[in-house]
Amino acid sequence: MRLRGRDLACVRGGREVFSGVSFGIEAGSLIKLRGPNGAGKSSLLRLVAGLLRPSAGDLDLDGGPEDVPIAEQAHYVGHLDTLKPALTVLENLGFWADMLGGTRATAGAALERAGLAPLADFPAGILSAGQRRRLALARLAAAPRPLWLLDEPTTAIDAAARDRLFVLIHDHLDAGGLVMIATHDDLPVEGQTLQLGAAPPGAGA
Ligand SMILES: Nc1ncnc2c1ncn2[C@@H]1O[C@H](COP(=O)(O)OP(=O)(O)OP(=O)(O)O)[C@@H](O)[C@H]1O
Repeated sequence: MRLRGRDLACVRGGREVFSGVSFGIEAGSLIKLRGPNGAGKSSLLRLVAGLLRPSAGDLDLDGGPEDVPIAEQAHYVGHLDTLKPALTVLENLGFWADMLGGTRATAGAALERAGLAPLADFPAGILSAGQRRRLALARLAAAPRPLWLLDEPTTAIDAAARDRLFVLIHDHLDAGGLVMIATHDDLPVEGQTLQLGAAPPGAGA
């Protein structure tokens, strides 16, 4: 499987955010999106997730089912944790598993992997910011999808949750998955870097 972006441009609010962006990711590899605030990292992820249209360029995901759009082969975890506060933690994840092609069993296993099993029967509305983020990230394991699009996934989570996330990411890559991560953080995972906007002085690739 291979994801390719060619000469992509993005316009938001009538202003060009980026243009001429090209990249390629093979199965089992990861790309880190870097750049200053406002450079367009989130916009690029939303564009790949099918939530925004490119104003130029094209995107292809080769090697999967031909008639399934990229959005339906991807998990997108953005800044907003789209949880239903009145449903329990497990019901929320079960809802997402149903939507994304998983099962109640995969939702339960994903909750365990996220370390959230003790909170399974609590209403999601009482979760802390880090717990909400962990529940949003648990969707990654609740249904199998080859392409993961992660926007600042380490925001608000503690060291243990961060370790769990990187075990999940490594397992996904070992299984031939593809990952795009927008981050300002130093991540404990190998990958190429796609720089949007200006790199800080002295920064390597
Ligand atoms: N809904 C919107 N309407 C219009 N412009 C927007 C919208 N959302 C973002 N933008 C603009 O698009 C540009 C890129 O924003 P984006 O969130 O993609 O940047 P980013 O690199 O992810 O930034 P950060 O590091 O702060 O998360 C910014 O100038 C922002 O103001």
